[in-house]
Amino acid sequence: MQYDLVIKNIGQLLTMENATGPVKGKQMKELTVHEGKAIGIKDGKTSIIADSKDLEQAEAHHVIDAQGRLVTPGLVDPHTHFVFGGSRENELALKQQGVPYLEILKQGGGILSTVRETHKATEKELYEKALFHLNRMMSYGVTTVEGKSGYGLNRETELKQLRVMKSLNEKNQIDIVSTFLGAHAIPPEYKDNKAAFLEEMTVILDEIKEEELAEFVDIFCETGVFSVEESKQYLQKAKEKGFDVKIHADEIDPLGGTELAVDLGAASGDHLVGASKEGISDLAGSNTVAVLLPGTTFYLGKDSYARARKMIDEGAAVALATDFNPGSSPTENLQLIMSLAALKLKMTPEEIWHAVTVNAAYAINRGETAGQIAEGRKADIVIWNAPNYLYIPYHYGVNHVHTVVKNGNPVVERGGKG
Ligand SMILES: N=CN[C@@H](CCC(=O)O)C(=O)O
Ligand SMILES: [Zn+2]
Repeated sequence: MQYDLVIKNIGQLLTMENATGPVKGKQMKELTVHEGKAIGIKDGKTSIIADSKDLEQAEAHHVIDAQGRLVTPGLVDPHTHFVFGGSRENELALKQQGVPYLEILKQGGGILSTVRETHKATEKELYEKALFHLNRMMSYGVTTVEGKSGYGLNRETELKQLRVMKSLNEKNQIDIVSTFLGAHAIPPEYKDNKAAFLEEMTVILDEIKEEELAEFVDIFCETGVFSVEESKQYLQKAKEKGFDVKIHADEIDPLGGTELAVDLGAASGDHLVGASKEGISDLAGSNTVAVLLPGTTFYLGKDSYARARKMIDEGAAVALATDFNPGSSPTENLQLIMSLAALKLKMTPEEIWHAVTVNAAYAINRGETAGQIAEGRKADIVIWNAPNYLYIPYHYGVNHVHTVVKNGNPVVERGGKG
């Protein structure tokens, strides 16, 4: 066999192989670490994982000598908002003066200021800007990413955002999974008539389905935004129309969105900082993945983080994401989130690796294709400038990527210089 690419002399190799669903509870600690392996890639897929010596003589168009480096699946970022106009650096000063996130929103800033900028931007401008952020994500090792609309809050601009994501997915290497988040905030013209606004968002679901613009429907279930009851009714309608659902739940106030996510059989409940005891035990008894976003808690300047320890100890499946967006989490760096998960969520390195690969993939219905290295799967692989898997959450704030291989092709080549 002539391979297109062989990666040889791998030090530690995490394949995350054999998971057949989200990895839950104590199993998140069980990490198989292979040593001294090589990977042969053909036609974009992993063709063989063997002892390095067995592939020493293999014919290949291209060989990468990993020189003992750590190799893992490409990272999966299962919660981001990467298509938007403008930026919100002015809000940093407001935060320093103690103005809360929801108060900025109430005054017409926050999400609503990004909505104004996103309305103004052309499809081409949004495409170019989003591509810049996607390329940066890839440079940090991300090969699959979820992205949400939600900066339009009307038919035209919501569809514009979703079309930008669809076209980015078709034209670029990174895999994008799209979520419709039309119910992200209440536009000023509907501030006294939320029901009419949700009705307007419900009406466009058919068009979104027909054009295959999104797989998931999401809602911001929060004080001053949408209640648990409103979220329930809206997401039930989305399910009836054939969408899978997700919820921005219990991010700031503990309303009960976590319980709702489980009740609805959502693929994920996201944020969950204020998740109740009942909510956590519901999660543990379900396959709904808890997508935790410690970068957001950090950036909002809060002291209480999501109770990841309790969630995992009780048996839930946890994933981690950047929540990349221009307001509450302006970073594309999932490696930084891994460090915050260690320091603030008290997750172990083994749990963290599950949370950014296999569980992140299941949170966006990509468990069968992303988040693992396995023979026959597409070859999404990262070679790290790191001697072992403990190193990435430990050495924080920098980029440890050596090479990112997407669909069998090296798409990021940073080398060993750091
Ligand atoms: N909380 C709601 N939505 C985003 C923030 C969006 C924004 O501030 O622009 C989040 O997940 O944090
Ligand atoms: Zn979000």
